[in-house]
Parts: sequence; C-alpha cells; structure tokens
Amino acid sequence: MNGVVEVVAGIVWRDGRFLAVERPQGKPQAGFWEFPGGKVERGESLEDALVRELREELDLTPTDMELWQEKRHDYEHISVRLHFFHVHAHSGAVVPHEGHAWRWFVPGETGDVPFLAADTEIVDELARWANAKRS
Ligand SMILES: Nc1nc2c([nH]c(=O)n2[C@H]2C[C@H](O)[C@@H](COP(=O)(O)OP(=O)(O)OP(=O)(O)O)O2)c(=O)[nH]1
Repeated sequence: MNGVVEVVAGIVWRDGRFLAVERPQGKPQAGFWEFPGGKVERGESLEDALVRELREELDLTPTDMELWQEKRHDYEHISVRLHFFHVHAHSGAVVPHEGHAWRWFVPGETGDVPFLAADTEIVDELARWANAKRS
C-alpha cells in the first residue's frame, strides 16, 4: 500500500437535512453510502478539491464551507485521511452525473442505510448534535 490518500467529503445541508450518496457499482465498496467528495489531486487545496468533486458528482457548487474534522481510517485496500467539511450553502440542484443514488437525510433518521465504516461515527455525531439542538 502506498501511504495515506487525502480525501475530502462534504456534509451538504439543506433545510436541516444532509446529503449522502451511494457509492456506484464498479467502485470499491459499492452499495455503501458516504458524503459526496473524493481524492484530493496533487497540488490542489482541500477547498478546491471539494468544489471540483461536488461539481463533477452532483453539479453542486459549495459557496460556504467550513472544515469540521479530520480523521484517518485504514480499510483493507486503502488508508485514507478524511477531511470533513460542513457545506452551509451551495448553488445548483442535485444532478447525479456519475449515476449516484442520493438522498437528503434528517440527522438521526438514517435507519438501516449502510454508511462506510469511517462515516458511521460522523453520522452518529450528526444525530447527537441535532438531538441536543432540539432539546
Ligand atoms: N467521497 C468519500 N469518500 C469516503 C468517505 N468516507 C470514506 O471512508 N471514504 C473513502 C472511500 C474511498 O476509499 C476514498 C475516496 O475515494 P473515491 O474512490 O470516492 O474517490 P474518487 O472519486 O476521487 O476516486 P477515483 O474513482 O477517481 O479513484 O475515501 C466519504 O464520506 N466520502
């Protein structure tokens, strides 16, 4: 394995819901859900990578984004350093260019949807955070 791959992931918010996409057939871990994003290219800033990936995948352009947390995760086939951003505002409506299934989720209401291993903690954290805000 060649080192750790830098990955950006956007938690895109709209009306109190966040966006998640299903990894399409043909990609490693197809069928698992994740936050839209992908690998950072050489020489690219994290923000530029996020904007590029969200445009490529979904036709969305983040206009207000904030780096939230970073974590490393070792899968069997790859080690990643994930940079999670909150995307508070964006332009465009979702157009899944790469054939992704996608959904807006109420935090805490993701049911049995299988998220990538590195993302389950994040999804749980969003649920706790939304709960605390409600109470
Ligand atoms: N996009 C994204 N990737 C994630 C998340 N959580 C997580 O563990 N990953 C992992 C899955 C992959 O191993 C890696 C991202 O690679 P990718 O295959 O989606 O990236 P990409 O679209 O740039 O890849 P490529 O097909 O061009 O190689 O990070 C997440 O929330 N979003």
